[in-house]
Amino acid sequence: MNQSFAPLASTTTATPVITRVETVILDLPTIRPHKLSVATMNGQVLMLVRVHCSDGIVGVGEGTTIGGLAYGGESPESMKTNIDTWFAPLMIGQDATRVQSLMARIGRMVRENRFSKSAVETALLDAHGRRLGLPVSELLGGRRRDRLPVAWTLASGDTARDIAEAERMLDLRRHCVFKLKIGARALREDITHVAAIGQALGERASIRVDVNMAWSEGEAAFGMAALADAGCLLVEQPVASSAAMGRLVRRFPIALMADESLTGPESAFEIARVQGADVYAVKLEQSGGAFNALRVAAIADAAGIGLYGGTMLEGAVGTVISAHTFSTFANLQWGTELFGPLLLTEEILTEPLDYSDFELTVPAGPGLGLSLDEDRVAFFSRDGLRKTISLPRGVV
Ligand SMILES: O=C(O)C[C@H]1C=CC(=O)O1
Ligand SMILES: [Mn+2]
Repeated sequence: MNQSFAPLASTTTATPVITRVETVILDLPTIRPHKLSVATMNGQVLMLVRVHCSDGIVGVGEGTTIGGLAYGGESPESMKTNIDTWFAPLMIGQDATRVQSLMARIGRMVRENRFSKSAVETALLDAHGRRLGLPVSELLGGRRRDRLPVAWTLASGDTARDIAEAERMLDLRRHCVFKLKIGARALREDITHVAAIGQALGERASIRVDVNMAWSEGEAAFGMAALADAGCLLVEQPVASSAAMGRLVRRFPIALMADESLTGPESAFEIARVQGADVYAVKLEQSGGAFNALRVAAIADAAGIGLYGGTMLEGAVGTVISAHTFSTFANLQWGTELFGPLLLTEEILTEPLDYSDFELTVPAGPGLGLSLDEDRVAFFSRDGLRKTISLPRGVV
């Protein structure tokens, strides 16, 4: 046979497929109790998912909630179970390079479970970014900024302690925007608390509040007028009902932000349709992942609604996928609150994130641009070493 027509050895590389999906739960302490109207957090529980691919690449994602089931219908434990039992079989053997197609496949077979979907999508994006040598921000349309302003939440439950904490943050140049958690106490007490903090910090800081839906509409009307007088610029989700939000918006000289009522593109469209908010707190997990968060932002832009980069108090992985996503937003008028890792006492990265000069640097490396400290992850995993060594002898 003429050598030039001999069949060539195949030079096409096989399409990488998903070979394994692995989940782990980490229990991490917080620097202090974090008091919201819905729950007091004494620690944080992270669910990490690792997606292993046939080309040797592994991507990581995170699913985290606030106060277990206090904030929504998913918990880290339910995410682990659902990913292990229902997501993984839909993913194994599938093309790892087609992230959106694979998420659509999961979407057809899995209803709801937005947090779990966000975690899995993050891991797929991390893996694909590593494969291509590109940061995830570039897979999401391209970053517009490398640094993001980061607000801090004052939620110790004690006015003097909150003021001292804010002073420390200002001295460190870590945060100059403070979100105060209110709604657990009587309304008048809350207003006194906000006014005292506003007065102590003066022009050096700006303050906003998050009521986490604790008020009735009547309380909100009184509260928003009083908060505006106290120099507060923005109130986040004072009431649960979207109809009440719509009646409260623009009645007072204070911006109204939707948080809990914003659960993805459909709700973003509906709130925009009824003009029910001035600002959207976009959270990746609440939205069902980065691509959905981009859709929420596009709806806000089209409707003239401002944008704020929210957090579910995630650890480093959930925080950084949010940072990549927010870095691509055309508008981010209200900055972000991506401080989650700073609320934890323990570092799980080999290289900590850069928080400096009131901002967070969006990592520049491939994928999420992070590397987990595997020994520490193993140590803090629910059945890991820490549990074993912290138990008194003889106690099982
Ligand atoms: O916004 C929320 O409701 C949840 C979260 C964000 C910051 C914080 O302290 O709690
Ligand atoms: Mn909120």
